[in-house]
Order: sequence, then structure tokens, then C-alpha cells
Amino acid sequence: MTSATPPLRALWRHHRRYRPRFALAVLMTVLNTAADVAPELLLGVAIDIVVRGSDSFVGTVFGIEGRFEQLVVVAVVNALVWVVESLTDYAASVLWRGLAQAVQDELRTEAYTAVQAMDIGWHERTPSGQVLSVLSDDVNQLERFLDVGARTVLHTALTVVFVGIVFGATSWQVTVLAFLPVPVIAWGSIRFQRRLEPLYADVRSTAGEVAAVVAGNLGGVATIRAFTAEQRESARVARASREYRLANARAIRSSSAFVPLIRMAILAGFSATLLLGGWYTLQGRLEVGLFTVLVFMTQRLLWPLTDLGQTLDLYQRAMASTRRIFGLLELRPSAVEGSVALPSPPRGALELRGVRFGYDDGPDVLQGVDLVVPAGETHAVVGTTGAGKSSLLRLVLRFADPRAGSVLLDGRDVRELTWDSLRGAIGYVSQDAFLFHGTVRENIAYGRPDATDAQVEEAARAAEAHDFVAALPDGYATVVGERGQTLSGGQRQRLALARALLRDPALLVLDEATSAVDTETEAAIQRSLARVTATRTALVVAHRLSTVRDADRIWVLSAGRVAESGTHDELVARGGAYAGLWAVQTGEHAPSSP
Ligand SMILES: Nc1ncnc2c1ncn2[C@@H]1O[C@H](COP(=O)(O)OP(=O)(O)OP(=O)(O)O)[C@@H](O)[C@H]1O
Repeated sequence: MTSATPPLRALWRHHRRYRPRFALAVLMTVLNTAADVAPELLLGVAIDIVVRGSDSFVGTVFGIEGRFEQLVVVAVVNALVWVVESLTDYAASVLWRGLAQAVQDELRTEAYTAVQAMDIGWHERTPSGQVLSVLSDDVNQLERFLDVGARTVLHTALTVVFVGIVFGATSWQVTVLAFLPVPVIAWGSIRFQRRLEPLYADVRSTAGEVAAVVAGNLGGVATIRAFTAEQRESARVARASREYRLANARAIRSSSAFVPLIRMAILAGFSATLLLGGWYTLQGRLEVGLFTVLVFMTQRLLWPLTDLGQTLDLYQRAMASTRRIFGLLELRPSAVEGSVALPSPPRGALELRGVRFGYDDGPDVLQGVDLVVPAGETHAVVGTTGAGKSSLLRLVLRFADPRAGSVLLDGRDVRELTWDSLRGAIGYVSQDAFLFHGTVRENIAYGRPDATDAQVEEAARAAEAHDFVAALPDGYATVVGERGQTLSGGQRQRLALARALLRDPALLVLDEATSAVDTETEAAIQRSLARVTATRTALVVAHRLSTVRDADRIWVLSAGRVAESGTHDELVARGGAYAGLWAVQTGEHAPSSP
């Protein structure tokens, strides 16, 4: 999940449209730094006036005799410089921070969109906490650097340049000595940066690990409590957290070593200016005013450099984060959208031809499945657990593509179809019947937000959900908790069915939950199934065979192959796998031991 592209280059390329704003921010920082350095120069000029009178720099350039008059000129120029300094400081601050906000906002949204488009298989493999930590922590880390760090780096570099110009114009010997620390610091920065890069990559990945463990545990908190595994899980979180702490400590140790290095280099530069500059002044080779400027300038040059360690740290952390953000942005789903739209309205005819499918590098879980559901019919897929029933439905929805063979909807390979055409034709009810935090009404209308109340209610009735919804405290306005946890499993299932029906899909795909349902619910499911499948094509994965005994055809899947197919009566008469399952479920005889 980490990008190999150098992070600054990736940012520069990705945010083309911010380049003008960036240029303006840089310009403001240049002006601001120039205005920032000027007062030291003016101080030197003032001392020059006091010491040399009419022979001073101002006296000769402006032709002003009196010392006080000259000082007035300096005071006016100084006031102007301050105004420029204040205005550009404001502009630079607004521009840099605005840039930071725009970039973080855009990156977060884009990274989320990229993640959302990834294959379902990718989501199953990737802990959601990892993704979450990139979208929040890493994006914030970059924001912090752009907010202040980038400006500080530029400001420091420009100060070095401006001070260098002043020094250069004064005495090359002093310039050389005063600037001695700069190459040392530059060399140190590059070395430290190399050393810190893997350390901060480690910090970010351990931070992601902590988030992954915590998010995973919060999702399974009921199981943790039920198995009194609290201590074990707390210890697991503590371990991950300690790894993060240790990774950070390693990075901080290296990063902090940079500051003393800078300080020593600075000390050398400062001492050199003081001694050599002083020596020249005593000899009369350097004006007192200029000497003062040099001493103050060295301070001005060297002070910001002491902050460089901190800024470098901020930069390095931000770059490690940027690599992770771009790692998400560079993700490409393996299932790409086709370009063909089905003629409307679709009929929902489904066909699987020689379909082989497996997960990642694993073995085939579907081993050449042929299956046909003609338009308007209701078919069921049954089989023992792990036979590949849910995997088959994934292929129909194109949550994954087959390794070989093809899936056809209305005679077109689903890989050729647009998402709208494919998924718009299908109403899908998954095993886990996921609901969002929101009202019952919002959940039912999820696939058709503009549906009227009457349409929502009609769908709920068809799914046998209306009665229990009406009995909820606020009816359709009742808020169901995160993932619909305030409802029972059967209720969630029926709301999910209503949601699928409201889209009036040509093909209804139901993955029936394994959860044992009571006879009343079972009867309700059967009734609604009979009603909603009367006018459309349906493919139902069923665990309870009684719910699908009226299906036009039942496909019996066994170890990734179609073992047999036919109507309920035909299959029972055949005395094969289905007849065995049926006998077990209706209690006609006990299962034979393997
Ligand atoms: N996301 C996944 N990654 C890897 N393997 C998977 C994944 N999902 C399912 N499998 C494997 O694929 C095989 C078929 O699983 P599938 O869920 O399709 O069976 P099923 O017939 O729907 O089972 P059940 O009746 O228990 O729901 C199983 O061996 C399972 O371990």
C-alpha cells in the first residue's frame, strides 16, 4: 500500500491545478523573508550614520547632511518595510494554510474513492483500520507539514540566500567563514533524511497496525466479551501500541541527533564572524556599521537553522505519510467497468458458461459451472456449506471475475457491461444484510433516494417488513444503529429485501442467511418470495430447502461443481445429493455418518 514514486514529485504532479496558488505562496514568502532581513540592514545603516555623519551611506546616496535627518529617512524606510512584512506574512500564511487544507481535503476524498472502487476481495484482505489510519492520520500528517513546515523550509532557505547576498557584498572572507556551517548542515540534512526515511516508514506502518487491531476488535467486541478475552485483546492492542512507540522512539533518537550537529556548525560560523569580522574592524578594514550588520545577520541566519531539525522531522513524517496516501491513490481494481449498456428494460436472463473461479492464488472453488436461469424464472442454488454458492453470486454481481468461462446477463458477458447497466438490473440481498446508520426509510430507499413514501411502504409490504416497521417506536422514521444492530437478523434481512425490491430489478439475487429462522419467519419469507419473484427473474441461494421447493429449477452445488439440477420433485425422486439433504432437513432420517 506504499507508493514507490518520490512523494514530493507525486504531490507536484497530482496537484497541477494548485501550481499557480503555490507560486503565489512562494512569492509572498520571498517578499516576506526579504522584508524580514531588512531591519538588520537598516540597523547597520543607522549605526553607520551615527559613526560617520555626512560621510555615511545614506548621507552620500541621498545627499543629506544632518545625522538626525538621515535617521528620519531610515525610520520611514523601516516603517515601510514593517508594513510590507506584516502584509506578506498575512498573505503567505493564508495561502500556505489554504493550500494545506485544499490538498488534504482533496487527497482524502480521492483516496477514499479509490479504495471504494477496489475489488471486494481486496477489502476482505485489507484491514479497514489500515485504510482508516491513512485517510485520517496520514492525511493530517501531510496537512501539518504543508501548514507550517513547507513555509519554514522556504523561509530558512531564502534567509540563507539573502544574508549571503549581504555578506557577499561586504567581504568575501567573512562570507566564507560565516557560511561554513551551511554546507555541513546541508550535508547533514541529506544524510539524516536518508537515515530517517525507513524509520518513519516504520512509524507509519506500525500506526496503521494499531488502527487495524483496534478497528477489528471494536467490530468484534461482543465476541471478545462473550469469550472473556478482554485481557488478551487489551494485551494485543498494548503490543501493537508498544511497537508504534518503539518505532517512534527509534526515529526520534536519530532525528534529535541532528539538532546538536546543527548547533555545533552554527557555533563555528558565529565565532568565525565575530573574530574575523572584529579583527577587520579593529584594523579599520571594515566599517563599524557593517560589522554590526554581519553579527546580527549571523544570528538571523543561524537561529532559524536550529529549527531545521524539527522541520526536517515534520517533513520526513509527512513524506512517509504521502507515500501511503499515494499507495491508495495508485490502487487499480482488477475488475474494470465495461462500456455496453443493456437494452432497457433488461430481462434478467442469466447464464454461467464453464465458470472456474478461485480466490487469490488459492485453488478453484468453482470448477467449471454451467448454469442457466431463463428470464422470468426463479432458480435456487443449494449445497453443503463451502460448496461455492456465495462465490457464484459474487461473479454474477462482478465483485470478482472468473478465472475461465463467462457470466452472461441477457446474453452479454457481464465484463462488457457498464456498472449501471449490470448492477442496475440486479437487486442483491447479501447474507449479512448490511444496514447503514439512519432511518428505516433511508435504508429502504438507499438505491432510490427519490422514492416516495408510498413506494417505500409498498416495497416494505412486498418484503413482509411493513408490519414490524409500523410497530417500531417511530415507524419508518426509526433510526437503526450502526449496521442496523438495533434490529433482529430476520428484520434486517427483510429490510434488505425491501431495499432491493424498491429498485424493481429485473434479476433478484438473494443470498439467504444461514441463521435458523422460526417457522413464522420462514412462512413470511416463502410468501414474500413467491410474490416478488412472480414478475421477475430470481436466483436464490438457500440453506433451508423448504423456502425454495417451489423454484422452477434447483441447482445442487457440490465442491464447486453442479452435481445435479431439476425441480424439487425430480430431485427427490432421483435419490441423489438433494434427496439426502432434503431428508436431513425434514427429519425423515438422520444424516449418515461420513
Ligand atoms: N473471501 C474469500 N477468500 C478466500 N477464500 C474464500 C473467500 N470466501 C470464500 N472462500 C472459500 O471459497 C469456498 C466457497 O465458499 P462460499 O462462501 O462460496 O461457500 P458457500 O457455499 O456459500 O458456503 P455457505 O453455505 O457456508 O455460505 C470455501 O472453501 C471458502 O473457504
